[in-house]
Amino acid sequence: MKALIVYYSQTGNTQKAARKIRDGLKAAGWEVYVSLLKNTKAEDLEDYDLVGIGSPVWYEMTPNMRLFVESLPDQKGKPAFCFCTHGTMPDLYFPLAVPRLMQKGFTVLGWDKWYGNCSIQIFPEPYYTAGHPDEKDLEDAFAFGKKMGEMGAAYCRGENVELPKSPMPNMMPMHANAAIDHLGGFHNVHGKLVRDPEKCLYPKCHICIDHCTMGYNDYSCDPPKYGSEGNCCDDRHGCTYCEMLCPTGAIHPEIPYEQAAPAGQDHGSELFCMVLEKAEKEGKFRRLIPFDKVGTKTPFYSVHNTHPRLKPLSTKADNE
Ligand SMILES: Cc1cc2nc3c(=O)[nH]c(=O)nc-3n(C[C@H](O)[C@H](O)[C@H](O)COP(=O)(O)O)c2cc1C
Repeated sequence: MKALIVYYSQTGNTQKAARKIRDGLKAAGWEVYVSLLKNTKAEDLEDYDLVGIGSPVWYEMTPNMRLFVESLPDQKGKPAFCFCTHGTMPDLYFPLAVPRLMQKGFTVLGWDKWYGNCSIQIFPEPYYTAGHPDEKDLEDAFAFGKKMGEMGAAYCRGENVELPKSPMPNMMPMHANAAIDHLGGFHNVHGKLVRDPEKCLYPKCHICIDHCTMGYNDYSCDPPKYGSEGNCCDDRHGCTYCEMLCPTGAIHPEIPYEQAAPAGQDHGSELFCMVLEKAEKEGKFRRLIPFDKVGTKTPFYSVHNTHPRLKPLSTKADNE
């Protein structure tokens, strides 16, 4: 029997989880193919008996994954599972993702999540969840994959499989509101991203075209298209991936990060600490970095202060 894992990952956390889930599925006897979201077509799912869908939490599913799921035809009961990695506030992911999968006709066998380090330009570096997912998280991911494999096999044999109840949100409304306020009411504090054609190396470089989460960019047309607005990017989840990957700084925020979120000032640490301390008390979070070592005064952009700030992931080991 064949299983497909489709995932999206920017900084590698979800990729690590996807690979361990793959190993767990293999241990349960499945032949597994792991596919990056951007290389996956809706019709690819037809060739598989079990499907796993994973992404980071960006409030809920990343928008590219959500659009992919929405584009799928009726899956007629095909068994599926979903997973994510997340920073501090993952609580809306499964309550939104699981019903989305069910609406597409999947039989959802289970879901799981793991903490992941968080790389957001204006957030602390190192972040509170630095070090995650660690060995322990990945052992859990393996066990989850094995369990999904065993359940999936039983389901495919026509056996009675006990399905989990739909997840309920566990987010205190004050956290949701505070998160929205913190994100500037869903506007980035640094404004939109813009592209400076003078500094851009296109056509020699096309990294921001190849790796845009939403496939917005095309500089071959006239006028060139950049970002969600065609001439700028107003992504309200805080995705600044193209800015991070750009080797020259041609893509930059309207309001320089230094101005929007000055290093040396504290941005939102009270909320993060409160949420994580609660999770820790409930046994859901393991602190791998002492909170006094968290870079509350050294935002990501100030530590990764040369371009590119980040390199895209290699997917070479996905199907080993
Ligand atoms: C644009 C953006 C939005 C995010 N939103 C959330 C969020 O709402 N809740 C949360 O817990 N983590 C959030 N995170 C943190 C990521 O979910 C976390 O770092 C994840 O492990 C990244 O996975 P990746 O390495 O596979 O890209 C966000 C990260 C980014 C870049």
